[in-house]
Amino acid sequence: MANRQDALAEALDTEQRVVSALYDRLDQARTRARATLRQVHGLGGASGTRQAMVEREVMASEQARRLAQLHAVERGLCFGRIDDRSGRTVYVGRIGLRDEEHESVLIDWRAPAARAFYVATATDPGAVLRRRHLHTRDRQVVGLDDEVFDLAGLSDGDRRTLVGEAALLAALRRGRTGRMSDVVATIQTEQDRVIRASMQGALVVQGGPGTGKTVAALHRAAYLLYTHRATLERRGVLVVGPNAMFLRYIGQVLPALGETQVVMATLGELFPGVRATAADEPRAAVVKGDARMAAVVAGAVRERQRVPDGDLEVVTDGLTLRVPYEVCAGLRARAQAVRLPHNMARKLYVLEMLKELALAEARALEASLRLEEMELEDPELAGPLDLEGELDEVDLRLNGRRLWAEPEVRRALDALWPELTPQRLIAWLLASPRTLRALAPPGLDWRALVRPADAAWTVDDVPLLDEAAELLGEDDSAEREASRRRREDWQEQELYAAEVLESTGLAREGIFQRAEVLAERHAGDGEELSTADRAARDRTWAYGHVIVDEAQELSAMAWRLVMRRVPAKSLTVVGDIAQTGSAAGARSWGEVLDPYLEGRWRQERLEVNYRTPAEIMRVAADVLRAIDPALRPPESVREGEAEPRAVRSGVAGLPEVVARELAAIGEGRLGVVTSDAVHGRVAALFPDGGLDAPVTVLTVTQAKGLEFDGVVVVDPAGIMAQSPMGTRDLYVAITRATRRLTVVHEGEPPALLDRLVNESTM
Ligand SMILES: Nc1ncnc2c1ncn2[C@@H]1O[C@H](COP(=O)(O)OP(=O)(O)OP(=O)(O)O)[C@@H](O)[C@H]1O
Repeated sequence: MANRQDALAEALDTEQRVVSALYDRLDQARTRARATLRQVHGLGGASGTRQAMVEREVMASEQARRLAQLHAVERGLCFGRIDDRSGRTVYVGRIGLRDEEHESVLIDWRAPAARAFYVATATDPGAVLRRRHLHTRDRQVVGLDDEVFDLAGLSDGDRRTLVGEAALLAALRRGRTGRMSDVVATIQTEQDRVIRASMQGALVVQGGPGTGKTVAALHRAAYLLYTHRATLERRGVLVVGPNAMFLRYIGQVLPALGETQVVMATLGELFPGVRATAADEPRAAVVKGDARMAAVVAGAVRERQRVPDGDLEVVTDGLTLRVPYEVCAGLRARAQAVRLPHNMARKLYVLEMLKELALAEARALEASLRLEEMELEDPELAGPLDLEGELDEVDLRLNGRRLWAEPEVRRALDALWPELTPQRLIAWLLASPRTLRALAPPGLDWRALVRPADAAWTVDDVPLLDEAAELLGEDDSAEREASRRRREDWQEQELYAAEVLESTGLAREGIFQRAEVLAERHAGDGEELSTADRAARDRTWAYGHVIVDEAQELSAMAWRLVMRRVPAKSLTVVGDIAQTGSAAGARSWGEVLDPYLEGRWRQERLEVNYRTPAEIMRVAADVLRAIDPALRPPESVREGEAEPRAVRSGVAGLPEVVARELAAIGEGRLGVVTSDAVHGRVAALFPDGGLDAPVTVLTVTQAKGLEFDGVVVVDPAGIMAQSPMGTRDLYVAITRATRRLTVVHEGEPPALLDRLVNESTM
């Protein structure tokens, strides 16, 4: 025993020296960045040329970013070491560091050289002899874990100081904090494949609950940003999550990995100007998510491109201008035939109609003059009058423009081909049962959609708004002119930025590899926006990569929206078909992806559950079988501390159950997951809920993707009955626990949960 302890002490001592030296390097890097920042700030305020100001601003913001990155890696700076057959030792950490001689002393976990740390396995170790995990607390090395792949290859000294307990299990045993943390130190081989997969095309990551899909997807975002910095810094990465609580839950992972340039949004936030959080009833959600709604929206747009019942008559300035019905119909057909978005085609239509109205005005004037003439009966004025024939193209334009200023004319044309916003169109459509009935294809339950015009936007409306925006377009000629001017300005900036990169060394440090990224960031109207900020504000932004989490929940219409955001179709789609809770969600990946990718997508499966202990997964397996006997649950990596239990109790008995569970999990956190029906009553019992509170009360939809040390599922029968996807919801609810599960039921518990240990009635 003494020997083992000595070996550990010796090994800890060795690693401590290395780790301390690495922290010294980190401190030096911070001091340098801070000094540069101070120097830049000291260069003067708003004085100097515009170029000098831009230079200062660029350097200041880059040094600030560098500093933030250097601070983000403080915890667990170095967490791994590999020794290989060639006698080389490599340390792996959250960031790359070099010594004074510019030799690499710490390898960034995303660099190719770090890969061996993640992929070596007992059956396929590659050149790795030993993998060592270093556990640190406040810069102190407090523990080590060794995995030896070839004992004979190690030196005597190394063999003597082998130490270890499986690093992964140690990581998994840690209590939950209410926030997801990164797992750079313990990424598993199958996850590593996902993280480092090529950025080209679409990758589906399918896996049961707790298999690390989310955590792998977030590490993939960090990896892609590191590996394709030039492209992604310019185009940005979007992560789409199921709800705001989930985004808060995962929000710290990327900053902890040193990446802050990612847009995180729920589907309800993907249409700038709308922030929808409420969901529709399943019946309406199914219809809104149906791909056939695209044709309904298109029909609604056409419906607003009208012809008058008979001839168009506009009375202005005492004259009645009449455009024959056939002319109106012909002009509408012409404007429709150009296939421009509605608001752009409107320009064309209005111009043509104004010409017709100008002609009509000439005709009306002629007629009225003739009338006057007849009244005067002055033979001198007699003779043929042909005002209409005398107007040339320019006159028509000028007269048309004058007419456009007349409110009656504008009103008449607006009624025939109005300028529309997506919001106006969709609000009108959903409040117009007649239009819906006329446009809906057979079998589409249009009645489920009808609602008042002033109803609040729901998440399921967002894809409809986006669809409408595509079809309506914006009259953006003014914006286009401004952007042309910006581009000219930008070309100048790019030349200049190239010089800045050269003179400041930012290029050498790898912070910016391309002048255009730098120039773009600082070009324009003076407001300095990061790529992420600009992308989040712009509906038509084309992201470089999009990650969709809990992707099984997206409807066909939602996929149309997502695909528009990533024209290059570089996607990571993360989810579990067995957990689909939305009635409009996916039943298979092929069904949702093939319309866009025609089979050109790859799938990786994650099959090990790092969250839920085996005892709980046995209960979950029974539920999964009821969903689809062909589905297999993921395999748990560990046994738990207690058998999952069933407690018969009403809502009133919950405080007692919760108090007991809280005592059992100690420092950890408890999630109370309820049916929609009792959620309000249960939430009222534990009012301080929230991600950081010891007890959080959630519906299943809110609990999706989250996890807790202990979970109390309330009203399982209610959960199963609340939607057509109720059994899947129950599966989601019981797989949120990392340690303990209790199911509270008032009536008979569902037969599916037979395996639970029954407690006497409370
Ligand atoms: N390699 C790993 N090392 C340490 N912890 C891990 C690892 N992989 C996954 N975990 C942990 O397992 C838990 C589940 O991971 P995650 O939430 O990513 O799973 P998921 O597949 O997205 O689950 P769900 O489908 O239920 O949302 C998290 O606490 C995560 O940190």
